[in-house]
Amino acid sequence: MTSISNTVRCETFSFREVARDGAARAGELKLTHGTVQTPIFMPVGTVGTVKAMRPDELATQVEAQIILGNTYHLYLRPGLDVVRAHGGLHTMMGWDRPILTDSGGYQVFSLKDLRKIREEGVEFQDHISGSYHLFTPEKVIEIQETLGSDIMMAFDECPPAGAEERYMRDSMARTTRWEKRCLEARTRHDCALFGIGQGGTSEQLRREHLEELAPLPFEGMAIGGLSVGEETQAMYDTVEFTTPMMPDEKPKYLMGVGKPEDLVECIARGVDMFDCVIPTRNARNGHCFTSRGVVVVRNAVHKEDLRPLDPDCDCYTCQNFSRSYLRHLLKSGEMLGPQLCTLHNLRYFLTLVGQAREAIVEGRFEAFRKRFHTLQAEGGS
Ligand SMILES: CNc1nc2cc(C(N)=O)ccc2[nH]1
Ligand SMILES: [Zn+2]
Repeated sequence: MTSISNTVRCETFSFREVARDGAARAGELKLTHGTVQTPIFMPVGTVGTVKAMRPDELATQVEAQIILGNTYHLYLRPGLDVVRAHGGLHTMMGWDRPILTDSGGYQVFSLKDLRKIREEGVEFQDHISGSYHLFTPEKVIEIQETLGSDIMMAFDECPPAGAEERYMRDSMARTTRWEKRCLEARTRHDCALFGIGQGGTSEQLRREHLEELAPLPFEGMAIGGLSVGEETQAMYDTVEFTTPMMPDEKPKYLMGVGKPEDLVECIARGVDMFDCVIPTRNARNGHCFTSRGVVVVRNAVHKEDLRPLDPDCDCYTCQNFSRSYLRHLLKSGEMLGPQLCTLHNLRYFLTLVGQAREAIVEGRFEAFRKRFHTLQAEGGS
């Protein structure tokens, strides 16, 4: 029995599991702006652009299926009036496929001393103009509906790593009250809303929080509170005992994760959706991910290396340019350097999750997982 009086649900949303191989699963997620095959990686487009990528090439060359937009950043700049004048974020940024927007909670909580938490919401001084704002569950739902999000995230607190149990319990209880207010505040029938479970790396706290959230009418459920500095194995262990506590009929989204090996290991533990700034942020410094490990292409060792970044990659960068040329572009501060490395990294992440999906459907995920780690260990020679 849910304690939510608002009957608004997303009528353009559906999710179905297509195949399962151990705890890994392949699914199909239908949203307002299109269909997404899971497991899926979502490139991060913080202020209405996936940095250094044209949206047409993000669709045709990377074959990204869904991207992430940050509510906090878009609310401050360009602001809701500008987004509204364009008819929403999709039109403004030229992206007609699905967009997931986060609630701004994580960004606001990282403002540390520039924010005050109250039952009502979080008061903060923005890092751009210094002006004061108040984010409440109602406000962040209004913002995300104005953006025209396909998937909205509930307003939650992501407690700092290593927080005391007393603090965690109080924070989780307030987050539950905030997430229920998000459900009560929704007005659009074409924007899905995902809940977010907290609890750090504690199995007991994770169970308690999900017992409260799982019965609520969210279309999906996320694991929050991870990738905040905890040991990688602690993150994997937390995912392993948490995914079975989440509603199996809904998509399971692990926020802020991760590196290629994290994607493979968390797909193996039942995660359907991921987002992370690593492929785009690291690309701008020439830190490239490949099937044979990381290649830091701005390093001198690549000065005369005429090979592509990755022999197994079908992307525009790997099909047309050498490591030597990419290094030259990066060292010269040419814009094309970050552009080509970003395109490659995102294509690599999307290809990786696509191959994982195929392996799950064909019942050979364990072999895929072993081969992935073997090739990574070979190193980015
Ligand atoms: C990069 N790590 C990361 N952890 C996150 C946790 C949350 C959350 N809401 O707990 C959101 C975004 C996150 N990004
Ligand atoms: Zn490539």
